[in-house]
Amino acid sequence: MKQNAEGRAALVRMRDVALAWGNGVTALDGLTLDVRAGEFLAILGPSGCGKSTALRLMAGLLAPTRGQVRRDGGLTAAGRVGFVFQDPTLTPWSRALANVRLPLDLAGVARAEANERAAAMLALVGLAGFERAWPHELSGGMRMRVSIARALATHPDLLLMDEPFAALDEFTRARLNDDLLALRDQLGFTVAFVTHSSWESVYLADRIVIMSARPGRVLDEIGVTAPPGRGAAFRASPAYASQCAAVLALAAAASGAVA
Ligand SMILES: Nc1ncnc2c1ncn2[C@@H]1O[C@H](COP(=O)(O)OP(=O)(O)OP(=O)(O)O)[C@@H](O)[C@H]1O
Repeated sequence: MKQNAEGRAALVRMRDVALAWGNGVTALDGLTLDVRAGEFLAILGPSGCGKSTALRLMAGLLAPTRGQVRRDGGLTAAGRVGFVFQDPTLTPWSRALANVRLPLDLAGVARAEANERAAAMLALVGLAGFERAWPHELSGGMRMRVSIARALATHPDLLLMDEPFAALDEFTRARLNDDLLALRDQLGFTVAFVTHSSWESVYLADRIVIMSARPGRVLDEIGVTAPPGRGAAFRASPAYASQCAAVLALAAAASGAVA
Protein backbone atom coordinates (compact mmCIF):
# COMPACT_ATOMS: atom_id res chain seq x y z
CA MET A 1 0.00 0.00 0.00
CA LYS A 2 1.23 3.51 -0.82
CA GLN A 3 1.37 6.07 2.01
CA ASN A 4 -0.29 9.41 1.34
CA ALA A 5 0.80 12.81 2.67
CA GLU A 6 -0.82 12.12 6.05
CA GLY A 7 1.22 8.93 6.45
CA ARG A 8 -1.82 6.64 6.25
CA ALA A 9 -2.07 4.02 3.56
CA ALA A 10 -4.75 4.64 0.95
CA LEU A 11 -7.23 1.81 0.48
CA VAL A 12 -8.61 3.60 -2.58
CA ARG A 13 -6.76 6.24 -4.56
CA MET A 14 -8.70 8.19 -7.18
CA ARG A 15 -6.83 10.57 -9.46
CA ASP A 16 -8.42 13.01 -11.93
CA VAL A 17 -11.32 10.64 -12.43
CA ALA A 18 -14.05 11.27 -14.97
CA LEU A 19 -17.12 9.11 -15.45
CA ALA A 20 -19.44 9.67 -18.39
CA TRP A 21 -22.55 7.54 -18.75
CA GLY A 22 -23.64 6.10 -22.09
CA ASN A 23 -26.51 8.63 -22.24
CA GLY A 24 -24.00 11.50 -22.41
CA VAL A 25 -24.31 12.56 -18.76
CA THR A 26 -20.92 13.30 -17.21
CA ALA A 27 -21.30 12.41 -13.53
CA LEU A 28 -17.74 13.08 -12.38
CA ASP A 29 -14.89 15.11 -13.83
CA GLY A 30 -11.52 15.72 -12.18
CA LEU A 31 -12.32 13.80 -8.99
CA THR A 32 -9.19 13.28 -6.89
CA LEU A 33 -9.79 11.55 -3.58
CA ASP A 34 -8.17 8.99 -1.26
CA VAL A 35 -9.94 6.72 1.18
CA ARG A 36 -7.33 6.26 3.89
CA ALA A 37 -7.01 3.02 5.82
CA GLY A 38 -8.80 3.26 9.16
CA GLU A 39 -10.61 6.54 8.54
CA PHE A 40 -14.29 7.43 8.58
CA LEU A 41 -14.71 9.56 5.46
CA ALA A 42 -17.96 11.44 4.84
CA ILE A 43 -18.84 12.67 1.35
CA LEU A 44 -21.24 15.59 1.02
CA GLY A 45 -22.43 17.31 -2.14
CA PRO A 46 -25.45 18.57 -4.07
CA SER A 47 -28.01 16.09 -5.33
CA GLY A 48 -26.88 14.38 -8.53
CA CYS A 49 -23.22 15.44 -8.21
CA GLY A 50 -21.97 11.87 -8.51
CA LYS A 51 -21.56 10.68 -4.90
CA SER A 52 -23.14 7.26 -5.51
CA THR A 53 -21.16 6.96 -8.73
CA ALA A 54 -17.96 7.64 -6.75
CA LEU A 55 -18.85 4.86 -4.28
CA ARG A 56 -19.45 2.45 -7.14
CA LEU A 57 -16.03 3.29 -8.57
CA MET A 58 -14.50 2.65 -5.11
CA ALA A 59 -16.24 -0.73 -5.01
CA GLY A 60 -14.85 -1.63 -8.43
CA LEU A 61 -18.40 -1.92 -9.84
CA LEU A 62 -17.62 0.73 -12.46
CA ALA A 63 -14.47 1.70 -14.38
CA PRO A 64 -13.58 5.38 -14.91
CA THR A 65 -13.87 6.95 -18.35
CA ARG A 66 -10.64 8.85 -17.61
CA GLY A 67 -8.16 8.94 -14.75
CA GLN A 68 -7.13 6.32 -12.23
CA VAL A 69 -8.88 4.38 -9.51
CA ARG A 70 -6.31 2.30 -7.62
CA ARG A 71 -7.74 -0.09 -5.07
CA ASP A 72 -5.57 -1.80 -2.51
CA GLY A 73 -4.90 -5.39 -3.58
CA GLY A 74 -6.56 -6.70 -0.42
CA LEU A 75 -9.92 -5.27 -1.55
CA THR A 76 -10.17 -7.45 -4.64
CA ALA A 77 -10.97 -10.72 -2.84
CA ALA A 78 -14.64 -11.59 -2.26
CA GLY A 79 -16.20 -9.99 0.79
CA ARG A 80 -13.50 -7.37 1.42
CA VAL A 81 -15.84 -4.48 0.54
CA GLY A 82 -19.31 -4.11 2.09
CA PHE A 83 -22.06 -1.90 0.64
CA VAL A 84 -25.08 -0.43 2.46
CA PHE A 85 -27.73 1.55 0.58
CA GLN A 86 -30.52 3.87 1.71
CA ASP A 87 -32.97 1.05 1.04
CA PRO A 88 -31.98 -2.00 3.13
CA THR A 89 -32.58 -4.20 0.02
CA LEU A 90 -33.42 -7.30 2.09
CA THR A 91 -34.80 -10.38 0.38
CA PRO A 92 -38.44 -10.40 1.58
CA TRP A 93 -38.80 -14.20 1.41
CA SER A 94 -35.71 -14.83 3.59
CA ARG A 95 -35.58 -14.50 7.37
CA ALA A 96 -33.16 -12.05 9.00
CA LEU A 97 -30.51 -14.73 9.54
CA ALA A 98 -30.62 -15.91 5.92
CA ASN A 99 -30.36 -12.30 4.70
CA VAL A 100 -27.22 -11.75 6.76
CA ARG A 101 -25.82 -15.13 5.70
CA LEU A 102 -26.07 -14.32 1.98
CA PRO A 103 -22.49 -13.00 1.43
CA LEU A 104 -21.14 -15.96 3.42
CA ASP A 105 -23.14 -18.36 1.23
CA LEU A 106 -21.73 -16.61 -1.84
CA ALA A 107 -18.20 -16.96 -0.42
CA GLY A 108 -18.77 -20.71 -0.03
CA VAL A 109 -18.69 -20.79 3.79
CA ALA A 110 -20.17 -24.05 5.14
CA ARG A 111 -23.80 -23.70 6.30
CA ALA A 112 -23.25 -24.37 10.03
CA GLU A 113 -20.38 -21.91 10.27
CA ALA A 114 -22.23 -19.34 8.15
CA ASN A 115 -25.27 -19.57 10.46
CA GLU A 116 -23.07 -19.09 13.49
CA ARG A 117 -21.27 -16.08 12.00
CA ALA A 118 -24.51 -14.51 10.76
CA ALA A 119 -26.12 -14.92 14.19
CA ALA A 120 -23.06 -13.36 15.85
CA MET A 121 -23.25 -10.39 13.49
CA LEU A 122 -26.98 -9.95 14.13
CA ALA A 123 -26.20 -9.90 17.86
CA LEU A 124 -23.49 -7.31 17.27
CA VAL A 125 -25.96 -4.95 15.59
CA GLY A 126 -28.42 -5.40 18.48
CA LEU A 127 -30.76 -7.97 16.91
CA ALA A 128 -30.10 -11.09 19.00
CA GLY A 129 -33.38 -13.03 19.12
CA PHE A 130 -34.56 -11.75 15.71
CA GLU A 131 -32.79 -14.40 13.63
CA ARG A 132 -36.08 -15.94 12.45
CA ALA A 133 -37.91 -12.66 11.84
CA TRP A 134 -39.13 -11.86 8.32
CA PRO A 135 -38.14 -8.42 6.96
CA HIS A 136 -41.78 -7.23 7.03
CA GLU A 137 -41.91 -7.94 10.77
CA LEU A 138 -39.05 -5.49 11.45
CA SER A 139 -39.08 -1.70 11.82
CA GLY A 140 -37.19 0.50 9.35
CA GLY A 141 -34.31 0.88 11.82
CA MET A 142 -34.18 -2.87 12.42
CA ARG A 143 -34.18 -3.58 8.69
CA MET A 144 -31.23 -1.20 8.34
CA ARG A 145 -29.47 -3.06 11.16
CA VAL A 146 -29.94 -6.32 9.23
CA SER A 147 -28.55 -4.62 6.12
CA ILE A 148 -25.48 -3.46 8.07
CA ALA A 149 -25.01 -6.92 9.59
CA ARG A 150 -25.15 -8.42 6.08
CA ALA A 151 -22.54 -5.93 4.80
CA LEU A 152 -20.26 -6.73 7.76
CA ALA A 153 -20.79 -10.52 7.73
CA THR A 154 -17.55 -11.13 5.84
CA HIS A 155 -15.65 -8.64 8.04
CA PRO A 156 -14.82 -6.29 5.13
CA ASP A 157 -11.89 -3.86 5.23
CA LEU A 158 -13.96 -1.13 3.58
CA LEU A 159 -17.62 -0.33 4.23
CA LEU A 160 -19.31 1.88 1.62
CA MET A 161 -22.53 3.51 2.85
CA ASP A 162 -24.83 5.46 0.53
CA GLU A 163 -27.20 7.65 2.60
CA PRO A 164 -28.00 4.65 4.81
CA PHE A 165 -29.98 6.51 7.46
CA ALA A 166 -31.74 9.15 5.34
CA ALA A 167 -35.15 7.45 5.52
CA LEU A 168 -35.12 6.95 9.31
CA ASP A 169 -36.60 9.16 12.01
CA GLU A 170 -34.25 11.45 13.91
CA PHE A 171 -33.98 9.30 17.06
CA THR A 172 -33.44 6.03 15.23
CA ARG A 173 -30.87 7.78 13.09
CA ALA A 174 -28.97 9.09 16.13
CA ARG A 175 -29.01 5.61 17.70
CA LEU A 176 -27.70 4.04 14.52
CA ASN A 177 -25.00 6.71 14.27
CA ASP A 178 -23.76 5.75 17.76
CA ASP A 179 -24.00 2.04 17.06
CA LEU A 180 -22.13 2.41 13.77
CA LEU A 181 -19.27 4.21 15.55
CA ALA A 182 -19.17 1.46 18.18
CA LEU A 183 -19.13 -1.27 15.51
CA ARG A 184 -16.34 0.47 13.69
CA ASP A 185 -14.29 0.74 16.92
CA GLN A 186 -14.90 -2.93 17.58
CA LEU A 187 -14.31 -4.33 14.09
CA GLY A 188 -11.84 -1.75 12.75
CA PHE A 189 -13.20 -1.26 9.22
CA THR A 190 -12.69 1.84 7.08
CA VAL A 191 -15.83 3.76 6.07
CA ALA A 192 -16.78 5.95 3.09
CA PHE A 193 -20.20 7.41 3.93
CA VAL A 194 -22.39 9.51 1.64
CA THR A 195 -24.84 11.82 3.39
CA HIS A 196 -26.80 15.02 2.77
CA SER A 197 -26.63 15.93 6.45
CA SER A 198 -23.78 18.14 7.62
CA TRP A 199 -24.85 17.32 11.22
CA GLU A 200 -24.49 13.62 10.60
CA SER A 201 -21.19 14.05 8.77
CA VAL A 202 -19.59 15.94 11.68
CA TYR A 203 -20.95 13.47 14.23
CA LEU A 204 -19.56 10.44 12.39
CA ALA A 205 -16.56 11.36 10.31
CA ASP A 206 -12.87 11.96 10.86
CA ARG A 207 -12.73 13.81 7.54
CA ILE A 208 -15.41 15.36 5.34
CA VAL A 209 -15.09 16.11 1.64
CA ILE A 210 -17.50 18.45 -0.10
CA MET A 211 -18.14 17.86 -3.78
CA SER A 212 -19.12 20.38 -6.45
CA ALA A 213 -22.36 20.22 -8.42
CA ARG A 214 -22.26 17.78 -11.36
CA PRO A 215 -19.87 16.94 -12.83
CA GLY A 216 -18.59 16.21 -9.33
CA ARG A 217 -15.09 16.80 -8.01
CA VAL A 218 -13.78 17.62 -4.54
CA LEU A 219 -14.20 21.31 -3.69
CA ASP A 220 -13.25 21.31 -0.01
CA GLU A 221 -12.09 19.10 2.79
CA ILE A 222 -12.49 19.46 6.55
CA GLY A 223 -10.97 17.39 9.37
CA VAL A 224 -13.28 16.85 12.36
CA THR A 225 -12.06 17.40 15.91
CA ALA A 226 -14.01 15.26 18.38
CA PRO A 227 -13.45 13.31 21.58
CA PRO A 228 -13.14 9.51 21.28
CA GLY A 229 -16.54 7.82 21.24
CA ARG A 230 -18.27 11.18 20.58
CA GLY A 231 -21.69 10.64 22.25
CA ALA A 232 -24.34 12.93 23.74
CA ALA A 233 -21.88 15.39 25.27
CA PHE A 234 -20.23 15.96 21.90
CA ARG A 235 -23.64 16.37 20.19
CA ALA A 236 -24.54 19.12 22.68
CA SER A 237 -21.15 20.88 22.57
CA PRO A 238 -20.31 24.26 21.03
CA ALA A 239 -17.42 22.55 19.21
CA TYR A 240 -19.92 20.27 17.44
CA ALA A 241 -22.23 23.16 16.54
CA SER A 242 -19.43 25.31 15.14
CA GLN A 243 -18.05 22.47 13.00
CA CYS A 244 -21.58 21.76 11.69
CA ALA A 245 -21.98 25.43 10.80
CA ALA A 246 -18.67 25.42 8.93
CA VAL A 247 -19.58 22.29 6.95
CA LEU A 248 -23.08 23.56 6.24
CA ALA A 249 -21.67 26.81 4.83
CA LEU A 250 -19.28 24.92 2.54
CA ALA A 251 -22.02 22.51 1.42
CA ALA A 252 -24.40 25.40 0.75
CA ALA A 253 -21.75 27.20 -1.28
CA ALA A 254 -21.09 24.01 -3.27
CA SER A 255 -24.78 23.71 -4.15
CA GLY A 256 -25.08 27.39 -5.00
CA ALA A 257 -27.51 28.01 -2.10
CA VAL A 258 -27.19 30.69 0.55
CA ALA A 259 -26.43 29.19 3.99
N1 LIG B 1 -26.88 4.16 -14.62
C1 LIG B 1 -26.92 5.43 -14.99
N2 LIG B 1 -27.06 5.78 -16.27
C2 LIG B 1 -27.09 7.06 -16.65
N3 LIG B 1 -26.96 8.12 -15.82
C3 LIG B 1 -26.80 7.84 -14.52
C4 LIG B 1 -26.78 6.51 -14.03
N4 LIG B 1 -26.61 6.55 -12.68
C5 LIG B 1 -26.54 7.85 -12.34
N5 LIG B 1 -26.65 8.61 -13.45
C6 LIG B 1 -26.56 10.09 -13.49
O1 LIG B 1 -25.27 10.45 -12.99
C7 LIG B 1 -25.36 11.63 -12.21
C8 LIG B 1 -24.80 11.35 -10.83
O2 LIG B 1 -25.65 10.40 -10.17
P1 LIG B 1 -25.35 9.89 -8.70
O3 LIG B 1 -26.47 8.98 -8.33
O4 LIG B 1 -23.97 9.38 -8.62
O5 LIG B 1 -25.46 11.25 -7.86
P2 LIG B 1 -25.61 11.48 -6.30
O6 LIG B 1 -24.72 12.62 -5.97
O7 LIG B 1 -25.41 10.22 -5.57
O8 LIG B 1 -27.14 11.94 -6.20
P3 LIG B 1 -28.16 12.02 -4.94
O9 LIG B 1 -27.50 12.87 -3.92
O10 LIG B 1 -29.38 12.67 -5.52
O11 LIG B 1 -28.39 10.60 -4.50
C9 LIG B 1 -26.84 12.03 -12.19
O12 LIG B 1 -27.05 13.03 -13.17
C10 LIG B 1 -27.57 10.76 -12.56
O13 LIG B 1 -28.77 11.04 -13.24
